[in-house]
Amino acid sequence: MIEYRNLRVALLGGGSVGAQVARLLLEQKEELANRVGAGLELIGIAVRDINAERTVDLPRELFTTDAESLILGADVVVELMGGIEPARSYILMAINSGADVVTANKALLAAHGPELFEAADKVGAQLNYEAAVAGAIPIVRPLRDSLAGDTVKRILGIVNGTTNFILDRMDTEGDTLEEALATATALGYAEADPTADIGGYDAAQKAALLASLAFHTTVPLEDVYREGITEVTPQEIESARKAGYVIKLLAICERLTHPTTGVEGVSARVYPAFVHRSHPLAAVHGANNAVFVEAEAAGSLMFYGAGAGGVETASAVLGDLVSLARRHVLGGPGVAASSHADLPVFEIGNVSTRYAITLEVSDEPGVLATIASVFSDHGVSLAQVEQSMTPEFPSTGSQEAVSATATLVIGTHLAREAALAATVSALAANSVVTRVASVLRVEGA
Ligand SMILES: NC(=O)C1=CN([C@@H]2O[C@H](COP(=O)(O)OP(=O)(O)OC[C@H]3O[C@@H](n4cnc5c(N)ncnc54)[C@H](O)[C@@H]3O)[C@@H](O)[C@H]2O)C=CC1
Ligand SMILES: N[C@@H](CC=O)C(=O)O
Ligand code: NA
Repeated sequence: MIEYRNLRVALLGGGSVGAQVARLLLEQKEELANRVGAGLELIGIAVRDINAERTVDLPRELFTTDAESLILGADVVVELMGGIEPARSYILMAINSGADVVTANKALLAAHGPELFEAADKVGAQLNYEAAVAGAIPIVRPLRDSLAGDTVKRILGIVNGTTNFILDRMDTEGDTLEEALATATALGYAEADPTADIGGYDAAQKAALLASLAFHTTVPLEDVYREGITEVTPQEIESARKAGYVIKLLAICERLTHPTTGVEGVSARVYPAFVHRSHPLAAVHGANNAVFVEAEAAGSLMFYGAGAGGVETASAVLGDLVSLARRHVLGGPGVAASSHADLPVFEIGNVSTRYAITLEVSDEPGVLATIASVFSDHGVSLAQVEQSMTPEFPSTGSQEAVSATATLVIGTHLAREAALAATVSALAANSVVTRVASVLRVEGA
């Protein structure tokens, strides 16, 4: 049997994910060597502060603040620092010095992916990033390899563990967003700056990566439409529950035909949406993620599991590491990024979805007809209208209702975003509407 020399592995970052990767590399040393056909020798862990407190007990002599020397002595560099710089420069340095790279850094890949993949392709290096999308769930490799012969039409996913955890806690425990975020941070799910999670930026980065992989094109981060969960109110969660829905932050990637030009393109977007309780996505709780893939030949596939968490994410990092180490042992170039399609990314105004619109209206005869005509004037057709009465009592304490407002929850059929936006403006300006309480998209039905 041929004896291969050990592969020297440099770890950049020893935080939630990095510390777990280091622990597993050390604890499973022999088993991993058997799986790869060569040893994976952890030669060091670059961190900002060697004396920082850690949740995992690791040999002190492994830690260094000299990332560059570590990189230059490595066969494989595992980047788990996060952020754009110096992560970008370190990865380029690793690639150009002949090392292969594993990263979990979706922020970096969504912003600078083409540059990094091109640098890797140029020298035949491997750049693996399974952990960058949906944590432990295998989704990058299934899209890149397993579905490489199929045509992916649509992806619908819960791809941010922190926001799913928060929305779930607001729904089931009555937590505030702030309380639930503090718990998610303590559990190691949130980004270093949790605005990335609650603002939908992290999910948008993942949507850009998913759409690029699935459609063999490059979807720039700035072309991903994004809304976060900071505007989601307990009232909206309550009214969703009453109507049989839950609110989830979704990432949606679709192949589309432009509604006016007929040009083929794609859409990538992130927003909180109503999902019916009977839909499997509604049953994704806590920091779990789920990704639905609809492909022409394969039909519907669902990938489900831990979307965040140090040890869970470490599983995906180690999978990437073993995979590229095997190829390193066997020889051969890396896997090229196949972004050859060059498809246009359509703006949100050209996308069609269904909506749930909650209106407070004065309770007068003819109100329903007035509202219905606003919708039809803008070419938006109604699927469902539910009405509940809210009696108002005078402040003197009398139990006699003096006036009443009605709350209408209106479900639409598929409508263009642009038409819906015009409808909502017209509704807000109409004298029978007291308040447009909420406008949320409905997905997954
Ligand atoms: N925590 C999670 O559940 C998941 C995280 N990720 C990604 O994994 C990466 C790491 O995330 P975490 O482990 O949660 O981060 P973390 O904040 O817990 O750890 C970051 C580590 O990198 C080190 N570091 C940061 N900047 C450095 C610099 N300039 N020089 C040297 N060391 C530096 C820090 O000292 C720390 O050890 C990020 O890209 C994140 O987006 C991906 C999936 C899930
Ligand atoms: N902060 C991210 C971590 C994994 O990507 C999340 O909450 O999903
Ligand atoms: Na993954």
